[in-house]
Amino acid sequence: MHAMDGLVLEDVPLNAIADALGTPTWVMSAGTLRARYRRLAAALAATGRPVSIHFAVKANDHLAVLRVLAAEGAGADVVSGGELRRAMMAGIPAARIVFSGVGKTLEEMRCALQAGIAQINVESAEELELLSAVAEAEGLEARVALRINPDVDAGTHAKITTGLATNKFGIPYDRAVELYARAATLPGIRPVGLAMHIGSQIVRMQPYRTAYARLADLVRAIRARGLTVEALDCGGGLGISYRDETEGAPEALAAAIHAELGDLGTRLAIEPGRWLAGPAGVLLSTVILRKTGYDGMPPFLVLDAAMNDLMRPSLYDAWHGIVPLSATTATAPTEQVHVVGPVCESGDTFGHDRTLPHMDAGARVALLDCGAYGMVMSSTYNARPLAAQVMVDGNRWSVIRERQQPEDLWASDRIPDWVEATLLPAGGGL
Ligand SMILES: Cc1ncc(COP(=O)(O)O)c(C=O)c1O
Ligand SMILES: N[C@@H](CCCC[NH3+])C(=O)O
Repeated sequence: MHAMDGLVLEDVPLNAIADALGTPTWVMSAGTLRARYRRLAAALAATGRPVSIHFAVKANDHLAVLRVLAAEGAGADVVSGGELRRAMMAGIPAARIVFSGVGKTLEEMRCALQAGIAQINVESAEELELLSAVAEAEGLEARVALRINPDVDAGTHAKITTGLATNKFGIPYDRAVELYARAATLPGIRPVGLAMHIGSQIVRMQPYRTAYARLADLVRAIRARGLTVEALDCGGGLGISYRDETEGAPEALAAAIHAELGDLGTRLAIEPGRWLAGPAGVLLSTVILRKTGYDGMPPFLVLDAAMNDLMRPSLYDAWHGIVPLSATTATAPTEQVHVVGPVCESGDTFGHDRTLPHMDAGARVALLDCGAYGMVMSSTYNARPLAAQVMVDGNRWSVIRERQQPEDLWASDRIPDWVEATLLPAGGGL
């Protein structure tokens, strides 16, 4: 690729996409998704025991993304009826879908049972009773794994930790054996195993090891009661390198699973989201203007992307790399800037005190590692239409979601007839 083309994703110059579609625009790389899936699958296979991969659909639920992963053989971990339908529409067989989540509605339970999915991960005693009633009423059997909360600190951001006793997720560890025994007596329920997910963006293996060792103890305690444990779902959470972290190595995760759980004779599964999809996506944006800071303070680069598009920095103070698209800009002298969006919140900031090549209005940037928990967490806050989405594969690219039109924003609004109002034609041309 010629240097004048600037930043490329696979073989596609990102400026060509921005020229054609404008910004903000998400771009996903199918090749990266495939390569990461294959590396993970190979690491798991190398342990000699099969471990199935259920992609956590919450990380990126786009049908094209799911389709690429389905073609690689991925199953799915879903947390809502909507995700279940997306996964099935993308061709992921029901037999490779598990349903997690702390509050499944009765309707969602019914749909999951009727679809015949592999397993429902139950997160509370209350949910177990509800599921039993639904399954009995439907004349179906629910294959259930109890999601255990091991009370282990995953060492990640507090808002994405899920395996502490103070978190809402999972069944308290010391109640698990009793509840498993109860599950075995309930109509419509077949307890098949245990599940665990301690958090997200985990880059150290020790929390996994500790949690899996606790899981193994539970398997032994349940079996000592004469009950069967056939399946273990080891959760997701493997982290990536957003800044200077060393990303979680699939080989190390595979070794942890193998060492702690490999000799229990169960089926094994994991539910990764971020590790597969995160590095496969970028968000393209244009500098609207460069605003001078207070005396001596860094200027603000105001982008046309905002927290409504990529929420992670404002929600978790998350770091995303920011790089210029143009090769010429990339070589300009550097300076310190604050990179912000135009939304009316101080939290609408992508980076404080970033050292970047000098950029003026019209310059384009890519926000990196946005393939997981990016587009899926977008909103239309400040009446900002959802951005367009593109997939690249080798040297081809296609729009996989049209940019939302301003009219779509109010298309479902209804004004009650008891509110006196005459709607005026909205100004066009936006
Ligand atoms: C139950 C469950 N499984 C899997 C995942 C996927 O996590 P990650 O994207 O960190 O791999 C999550 C999200 O944290 C989750 O809640
Ligand atoms: N949305 C979070 C991860 C939450 C994972 C879901 N349990 C993030 O962007 O990092």
